[in-house]
Amino acid sequence: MAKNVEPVYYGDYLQLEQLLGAQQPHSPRYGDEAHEETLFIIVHQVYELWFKQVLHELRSIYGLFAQPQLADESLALVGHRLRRVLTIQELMNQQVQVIETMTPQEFLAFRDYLVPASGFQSIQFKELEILLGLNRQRRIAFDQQSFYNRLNDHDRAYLENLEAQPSLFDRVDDWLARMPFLRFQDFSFWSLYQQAVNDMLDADSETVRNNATLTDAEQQQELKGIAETRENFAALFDQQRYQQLRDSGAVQLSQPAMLSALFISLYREEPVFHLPFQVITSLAEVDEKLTIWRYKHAMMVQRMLGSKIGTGGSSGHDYLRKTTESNRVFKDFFSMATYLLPKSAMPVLPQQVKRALGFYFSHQTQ
Ligand code: HEM
Ligand SMILES: N[C@@H](CC(=O)c1ccccc1NC=O)C(=O)O
Repeated sequence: MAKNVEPVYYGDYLQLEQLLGAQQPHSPRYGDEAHEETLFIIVHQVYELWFKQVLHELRSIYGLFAQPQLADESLALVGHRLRRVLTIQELMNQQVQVIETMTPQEFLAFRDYLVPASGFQSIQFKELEILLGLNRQRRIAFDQQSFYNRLNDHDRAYLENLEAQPSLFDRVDDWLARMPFLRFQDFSFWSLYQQAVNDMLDADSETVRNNATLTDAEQQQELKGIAETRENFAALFDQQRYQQLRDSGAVQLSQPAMLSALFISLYREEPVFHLPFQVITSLAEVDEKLTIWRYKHAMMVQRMLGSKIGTGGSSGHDYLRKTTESNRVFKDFFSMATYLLPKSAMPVLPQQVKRALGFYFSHQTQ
């Protein structure tokens, strides 16, 4: 590493004059300064800084996934950076508490001066959603109509361009879909596995039928749910039926990607799956933490505004509550758990498959 040639001064390096000069409350323009407006501005600015760092990490992860082959070292780096993202997300989720030290009435002292600005116009937040894989079709009806209306031309063009690119979700799907182990020769794994899952569902149905505490209607309801699970499971192995599930929005991953993710989760203890399993788990966690943020923000908004409409023109809390449920990107990594089985019920892997999944040195002596 080269030595620096010029002495560096702390405040210059961090551009503090700019950074600390950027908190300008609007309330003094209209009357007395609202004391809490500084807190409001700083909390938002801190969020935007963390969004910037998270985007920096996710863009690099995106770049690594874009390689035609993802080497183990790159995958380890993906895992490392995803953990950093998760740590920042944890902080962002806790930070909701800071804004909650402001009472609803303290907020009302300057709220009217903000119209029509709102978090809708946080381009970095929208970029984060789009980069992860939330495209317009996946958004709720209110957003599909007016997502872009609220933005200036420059921001709209920027986000529209981003939406036209493959997302991290697409890249992860490609990576999973091209994994080689779905094509092991002479290995009837999938039919053995289907049998094992169907046995589990039979046992579940039996449990429901024998449960005397359930009313007839409840029993029918639960049996219907199990039948649906059976259908969805069967569709994993049938291209046409799987496509229907995908078209209906019930699943988002492609069929080969879904099967790979399942296989990795089922046999995560095999050495070659350690890193892929970690990455899948971390991506699921990114989704989970973002959902928790949405939920905390929505709860905070309910506390601040009750059922008032938002400055950005949405129904406020009600809109935010809906996005919490529906704006999920890696939900398939969660629903996959439906088809997981205890290790004892899993088909035993044939020796040559196991060997293909192990580290070279672990069977070198054989
Ligand atoms: C007093 C505190 C806050 C209130 C009352 C509030 C309220 C709202 C409301 C009502 C919306 C829906 C848009 C609208 O119609 O106005 C919204 C959206 C949003 N807010 Fe906040 N917010 C607050 C603080 C924050 C903070 C600290 C952030 C951090 C960056 C933030 C980020 C966002 C984002 C990203 C959205 C868009 C969400 C989406 O479209 O799914 N908000 N907020
Ligand atoms: N949408 C909020 C206002 C608000 O929170 C806000 C306003 C301007 C800039 C950022 C904001 N934060 C998040 O929505 C409201 O309806 O009160």
